[in-house]
Amino acid sequence: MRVKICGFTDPGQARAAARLGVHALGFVCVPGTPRYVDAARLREIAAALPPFTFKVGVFVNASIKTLRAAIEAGGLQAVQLHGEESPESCARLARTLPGILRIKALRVRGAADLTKIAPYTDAVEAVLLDAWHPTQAGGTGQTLDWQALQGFRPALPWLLSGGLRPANLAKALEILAPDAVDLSSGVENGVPGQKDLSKITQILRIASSPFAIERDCGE
Ligand SMILES: O=C(O)c1ccccc1NCC(=O)[C@H](O)[C@H](O)COP(=O)(O)O
Repeated sequence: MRVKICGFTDPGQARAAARLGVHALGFVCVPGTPRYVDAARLREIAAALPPFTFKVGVFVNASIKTLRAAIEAGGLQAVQLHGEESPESCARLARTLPGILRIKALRVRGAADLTKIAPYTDAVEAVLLDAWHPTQAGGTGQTLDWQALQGFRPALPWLLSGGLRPANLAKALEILAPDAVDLSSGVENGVPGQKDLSKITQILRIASSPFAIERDCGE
C-alpha cells in the first residue's frame, strides 16, 4: 500500500518523512488555507528533500500560470486538483504540462457521487476520494462512509483520503482496496501543517501490513 502524506510546511519534517519511506509528499498551494506554502517556501522544502522524492502540488481551480510556477519551484511530479476542474480541462493539462501526472480529487458525500468519476477516466492518471465538507476543499479530518464504498473498483488508480489516522487506517483497509492512501490532519500534532513523525511511522507500519497489526493505535 502506497502512502501519500499531504500538507507539509516544514523542510525538516518533509525530509524526515521522505527518509521514513513516505511514497509521495503533498504541498498545499492554495492561498488562504492553513497549510498553504508559497513558491519560496515550496522551493525551500524541495531543496531539503532526498533525490527522487515524489512531490505533489495541491490546487483549487488554479490557472496554468500558477500550476507552472509551483511545478518549477517545487520540482513537482504531479498536480492534485481539488476544485471544479472539468474532465476537459484536466485532459488539456496533458498537453500544457507534459510529463506531469494529474490526480483529480472528488469530494464524496454518498455513493451517488461516484458517478462523477467515469468522465475523468481518460483525463487524469488517478482519482482521490476525499470527504465532503460544505466550506473546505480538503484537510478536514472527516472520513468517508467506507461501507458505502465497499466493492468500489474504478477504471483508474485511486487514493483513499479523508480523516485517515493511525487509529482507523487498518479498519479502512479491511473494507476498501485503494491503490494508495492520503493523509494530512491525522498525522499532525493538532496544528495544521505540523506533522507528527511518530504518527507517520505508525501509518507506514499499518499500510505495509494492515491485517497483521493489532489495532492498538488508540487516539
Ligand atoms: O489540507 C489542506 O489544508 C487542503 C486545503 C485545500 C485543498 C486541499 C487540501 N488538502 C488536500 C489533501 O490532500 C488532504 O490530504 C486531504 O484532503 C485529506 O485531509 P485529512 O482529512 O486531513 O486527512
